[in-house]
Amino acid sequence: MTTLHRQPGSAGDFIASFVPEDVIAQTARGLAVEVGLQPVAPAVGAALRMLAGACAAKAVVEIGTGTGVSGLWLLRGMRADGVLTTIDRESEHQRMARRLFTEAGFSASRARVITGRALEVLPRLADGAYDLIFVDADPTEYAAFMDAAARLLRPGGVVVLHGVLTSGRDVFTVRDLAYAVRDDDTWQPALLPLGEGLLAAVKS
Ligand SMILES: C[S@@+](CC[C@H](N)C(=O)[O-])C[C@H]1O[C@@H](n2cnc3c(N)ncnc32)[C@H](O)[C@@H]1O
Repeated sequence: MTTLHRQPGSAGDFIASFVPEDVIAQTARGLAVEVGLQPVAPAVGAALRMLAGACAAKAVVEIGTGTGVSGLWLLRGMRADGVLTTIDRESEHQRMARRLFTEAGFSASRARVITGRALEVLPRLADGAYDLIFVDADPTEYAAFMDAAARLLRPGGVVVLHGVLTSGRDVFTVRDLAYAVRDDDTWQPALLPLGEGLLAAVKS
């Protein structure tokens, strides 16, 4: 019998390469870098796809479209008749995202792309109508986005905040928020150390 001697890479490499990105997501990533954005890591994308699939998501809100990396993963996890409502204040980013959604085979009706500041757009969305909300924007507004998520999600719906393991200047802001979510009976939370860190919470 032959013994295979394999050299395991680091856990970080294993996580990063476990679910690889396809060429369209790689294109979206390249465009993000060109315009100075930091898109979600492939491991975060895989987690978003998995969560969208686990809650059979038909209606998803994304805050921070960027060039569409996270949106592509979300669309791939959602039901085939699901609609992604994605918000960004930069129409130029969204123009690229929209093109890549089309290239990936999603019809225009699958993505409702709204340009504007999220806190001005969210009040127009319907209460209790969404299965999943993904936030990848300015951490100083995350507390307000959580208030909006409590209103917009159906019971059992999931909110995911990206960037909560930052060591940057917003570290106290996001940690205070994480503790507040943990101590609020509305939410069943977990911290997931993928990418820049995810705070995921199920609405009771
Ligand atoms: C990190 S990028 C998003 C990357 C994207 N999720 C991806 O993985 O490709 C953050 C985006 O959020 C947008 N943004 C930041 N704050 C916002 C706000 N308050 N309202 C709407 N868009 C915002 C920025 O214009 C930027 O395109």
